[in-house]
Amino acid sequence: MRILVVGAGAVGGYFGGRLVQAGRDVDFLVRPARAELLNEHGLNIRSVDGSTENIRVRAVTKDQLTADYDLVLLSVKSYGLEGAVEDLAPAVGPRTVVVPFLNGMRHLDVLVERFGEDRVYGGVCMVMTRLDERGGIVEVGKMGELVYGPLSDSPVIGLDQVHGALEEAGFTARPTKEIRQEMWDKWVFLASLGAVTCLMRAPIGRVNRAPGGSEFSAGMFAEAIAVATAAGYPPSDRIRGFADKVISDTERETSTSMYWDLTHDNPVEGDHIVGDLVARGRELGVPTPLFSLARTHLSVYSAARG
Ligand SMILES: NC(=O)C1=CN([C@@H]2O[C@H](COP(=O)(O)OP(=O)(O)OC[C@H]3O[C@@H](n4cnc5c(N)ncnc54)[C@H](OP(=O)(O)O)[C@@H]3O)[C@@H](O)[C@H]2O)C=CC1
Ligand SMILES: CC(C)(CO)C(=O)C(=O)O
Repeated sequence: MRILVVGAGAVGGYFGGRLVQAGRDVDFLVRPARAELLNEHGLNIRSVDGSTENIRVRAVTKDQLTADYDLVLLSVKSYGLEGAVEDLAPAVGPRTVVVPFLNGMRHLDVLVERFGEDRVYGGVCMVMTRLDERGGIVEVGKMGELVYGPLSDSPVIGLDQVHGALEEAGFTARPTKEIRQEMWDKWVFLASLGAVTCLMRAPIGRVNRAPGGSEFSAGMFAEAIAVATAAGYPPSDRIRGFADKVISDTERETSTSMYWDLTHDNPVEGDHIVGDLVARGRELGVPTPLFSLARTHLSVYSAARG
C-alpha cells in the first residue's frame, strides 16, 4: 500500500513517522520549505519520556504527486483544509481513499463533495502532540490511537486493507463500521473540553476548582450531548464516562490542541470545532448558549489576529 500523509504537523508527523518506522511505504506531502528540512534533516519525534528519535522520511511537494497512492491520510488544521484538498487532489486516483484525522465533522462534507463517498473514510485520532519551533514533533501526553472506517458500503479500498496498512505500527489502530458515531463521540468530548478551557483560559482542573467551575463544565458537556443526540448520534457510555471524569476533575492540567493554539497566539479551529456545533444545534432546535459564547469568544480572538 502506498501511503501519502498530508501535513507533517503534530498529528501527521507523529503517525506518519511511526508508519515509516514500521517499514510502510510513506510519502509526506508538505510545502517546499518543510520538504527541504525533512529531506535533509529527517523528522524528529520526542516522546513523553524525553527521548528523541530521528526518522528518515520522504517529503514531496504538490507538483511531484501522481495518482497511484492507495491511502491518503489527511492531517491539516481545518483552516488549511481547502488549500490541502486542492494540493492533494492529483494524488487521488480511482482506487485511492482519503482518511481525514481532523477534529470535528464538517470536513467530511467537503471531502465527499470533492472525491465521492466511496473514496472517503472517516477518521478519529487520539494523540497529544505539538510542533516545536524547528518542526519537530513533541508528544506531551501518552495516547496514540487511530480509528477509521468507510462512509459508504462500497469503498474503493476495503476496511481490511486499510487496517492492514495501519496496524502494528507502534500505535493503536482500530477499524470500525461505525465511524460517524466515533467521530461524533470524539467531537462531543473535544469540543466541550476545548470550549471550557478556551473560555476560561485554564486547564480543566483549575476551571473545576473555581466556584461554579464544575457546573460550568457540566453545562458545556450537556449542550454537546444534546446536539449529538438530536443529530442521531447519542454519545456512547464510554464518552459519557469520560465526560463525567472531566467534569469532576479538579487536579489535572488537561486541555486540548485548541487551548494550546489559543494560548500560543496560533490560529484556532474555533469555527470548525465550536461554531459548527452551534450551527447544528440551531438547525436541530437545540439551544447552545454556552457554546455560542465560546464561539463568539474565539471569533473575537481570531479577528484580533487578523
Ligand atoms: N495536535 C494534537 O494533539 C491533536 C490534533 N488533532 C486534530 O488534528 C488536526 C491536525 O492538527 P495538528 O497536526 O495538531 O496541526 P499542525 O498545525 O501541527 O499541523 C498541520 C500541518 O499541516 C500542514 N499543511 C497545511 N496545509 C498544507 C498543504 N496544503 N500542504 C501540505 N501541508 C499542509 C502544515 O504545514 P505548514 O507548516 O506548511 O503550514 C502543518 O505542518 C486538527 O484538526 C486538530 O484539531 C486531533 C487530536 C490531537
Ligand atoms: C483531546 C485530544 C487531546 C485527544 O486527542 C484532542 O483531540 C486535541 O487536543 O485536539
